[in-house]
Amino acid sequence: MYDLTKTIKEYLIAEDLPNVDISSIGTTSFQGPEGAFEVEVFDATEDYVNLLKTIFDFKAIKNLLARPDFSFCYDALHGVAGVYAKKIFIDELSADESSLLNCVPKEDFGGGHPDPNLTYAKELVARMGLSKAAPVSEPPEFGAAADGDADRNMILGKRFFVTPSDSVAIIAANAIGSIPYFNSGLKGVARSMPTSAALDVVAKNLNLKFFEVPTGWKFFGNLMDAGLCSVCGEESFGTGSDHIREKDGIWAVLAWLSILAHRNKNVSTDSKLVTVEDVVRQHWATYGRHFYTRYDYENVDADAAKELMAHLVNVQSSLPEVNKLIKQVRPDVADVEKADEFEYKDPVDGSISSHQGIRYLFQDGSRLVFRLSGTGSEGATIRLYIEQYQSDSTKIGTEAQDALAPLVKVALSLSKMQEFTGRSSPTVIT
Ligand SMILES: O=P(O)(O)OC[C@H]1O[C@H](O)[C@H](O)[C@@H](O)[C@@H]1O
Repeated sequence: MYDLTKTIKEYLIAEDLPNVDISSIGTTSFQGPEGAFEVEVFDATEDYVNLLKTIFDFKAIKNLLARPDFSFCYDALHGVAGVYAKKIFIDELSADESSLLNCVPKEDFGGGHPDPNLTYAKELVARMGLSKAAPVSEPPEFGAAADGDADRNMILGKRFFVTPSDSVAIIAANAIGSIPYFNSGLKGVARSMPTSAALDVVAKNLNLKFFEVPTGWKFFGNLMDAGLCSVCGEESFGTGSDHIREKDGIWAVLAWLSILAHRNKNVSTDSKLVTVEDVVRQHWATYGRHFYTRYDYENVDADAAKELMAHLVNVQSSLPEVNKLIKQVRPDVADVEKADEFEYKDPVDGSISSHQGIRYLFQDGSRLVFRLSGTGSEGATIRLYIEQYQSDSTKIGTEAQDALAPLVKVALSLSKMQEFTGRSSPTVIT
């Protein structure tokens, strides 16, 4: 399609055509100055549902949704996903209408910010029992949200948040067996550099091809076009597969429902349902847990952000100095064994992408990553990604905030965040 766009030489605008009612499906024929032509209004949800039916076992998901001990909630945040959600979850999978939140698309997203995370998907977060300010007695077993154009997703269990980094790792680990499309195996898996290394551990254990790419979906696209990758994901709530080579928020939700359906296939309704939280905790017990958080500093003065990044690169030149500094702040944090600026050589077209984020890699597998966002709209957005790996099964239940506190302190001190930006706290924490 892209190649065809490069061959367009001219386009014509037919100004005096009669109006076509785009709210009704059908074909309208016209006689134009260049001859006869037709305008066809079609239902895009139909094609999409037909594609999804070739990927997932709809009957198995329908059985899960019908269980009396299973409940479900989907929040489209007034984005385009609402139309698809009605068709898929209500018409096809017979979920109750009350399962849908904010599923009428609105030009202004109902005044909200259609970003599927714990900060902006407030209503869903409260309904799932994750809001301290608005406790609920019996939240649904499964919750999910989409962004405005439905390509990203957030997965929640009852009073439980699944990090996007864990989500892609868990989908990859469970794909074969749960999702018919993957029954013949996975070609490979990929994550963006700042995404946690949870997927790496799965790839290693299942002996899968693995790729770590810079932030930006095009890098996954190249891998998928070349038949090297089946499942990929990012910390920024994007998850996808080679069924369309794009992020696909509804696909991710169906992938999770498929995993739950598979895990509960032989669990009678008298026994305890295998929940989202069970699936995640079992995953951590098998593969270890990657505690993870992202701090965003939005609308920072662009020069100050550049100076902070230059400072971090400068500091990297002496690892003994870095480690001395770290020990002064938190003696309990492991040593940094490697520090660099991430560079990627695309295995398909050989292109090189440099300066893709500053990394501090610790001996125990922890990581600190600093990047300037490519999508922020005002000033600069500094993203700080903090990750710690824990393979000791007696320690994987620690609260993420507690587990990450030492690394957070190190990151803020190493980067001189407050000194450069004047900010004592981030704008958003995910
Ligand atoms: O972190 P940023 O540079 O703001 O990018 C955030 C996201 O933007 C777009 O959606 C890209 O397709 C993603 O690959 C990226 O993760």
